[in-house]
Amino acid sequence: MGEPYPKLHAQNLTRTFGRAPHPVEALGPLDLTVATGESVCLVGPSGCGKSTLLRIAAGLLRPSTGTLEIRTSSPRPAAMIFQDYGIYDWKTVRANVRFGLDILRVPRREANARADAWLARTGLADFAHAYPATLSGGMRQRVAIARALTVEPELLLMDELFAALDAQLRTILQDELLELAQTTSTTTLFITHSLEEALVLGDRVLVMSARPGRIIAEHRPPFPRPRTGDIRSTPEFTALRSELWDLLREEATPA
Ligand SMILES: Nc1ncnc2c1ncn2[C@@H]1O[C@H](COP(=O)(O)OP(=O)(O)OP(=O)(O)O)[C@@H](O)[C@H]1O
Repeated sequence: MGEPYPKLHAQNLTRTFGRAPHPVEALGPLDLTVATGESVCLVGPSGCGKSTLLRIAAGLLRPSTGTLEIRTSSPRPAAMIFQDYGIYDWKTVRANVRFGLDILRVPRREANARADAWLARTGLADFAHAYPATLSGGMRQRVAIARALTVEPELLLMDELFAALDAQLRTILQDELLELAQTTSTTTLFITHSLEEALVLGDRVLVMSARPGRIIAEHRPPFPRPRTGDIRSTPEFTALRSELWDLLREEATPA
């Protein structure tokens, strides 16, 4: 059953960088509500303010005007995964994946078991004792993914999570994430450039305008939950993907 309040609520949010005479209006005004358990995807042309919105949600950046509120009930934390991974080169892969659990003071034996389970799911089991410097870019990204998912966060904020992965692994991890989000009712707000990813994972897909990013369209992919990745091969999926492409193409093309 849903909780009586939204997990994330943004109202009249704007963000401007720099000052007059050359301010960059990056975002908004934007209103956004993400309900508990919901998975919301943001798509939009490059530079429209998607990462800015996620950074505000993660508390890394202040809005210029408006508010953004997040409600979580600890001990499950909010977790954020960025494009640029943020993993520690001086820790082993396993210690990196266990990191969030160590902060939560999860007992070592349980923390190792949970970390190992996600290392296996992300195909990194053989590298548990390696150091990140010895891994490829895609593998480093998987370490970051495993680290965020191991804490089973209440709210997952993801910025282009699967961008650097090959198509096959991307599909596998999308399906894993879909299952995880459905079985643990993780609330998710994510950015992607892949419309396929948006349609597989999103309960709602929000299309943003060119900068300053506002929400100009909302789609609810008509695929009931629990969903599996098989929806990728349905005619509805293909039709919705091309509809969204048309919208994005319009926004990305200068007037
Ligand atoms: N710290 C900053 N200082 C100045 N301008 C910034 C800063 N951060 C972002 N911007 C500008 O704000 C706008 C929005 O940037 P943002 O990274 O949020 O876009 P995005 O939609 O995530 O882009 P992409 O899809 O290409 O990653 C861009 O024009 C960017 O140049």
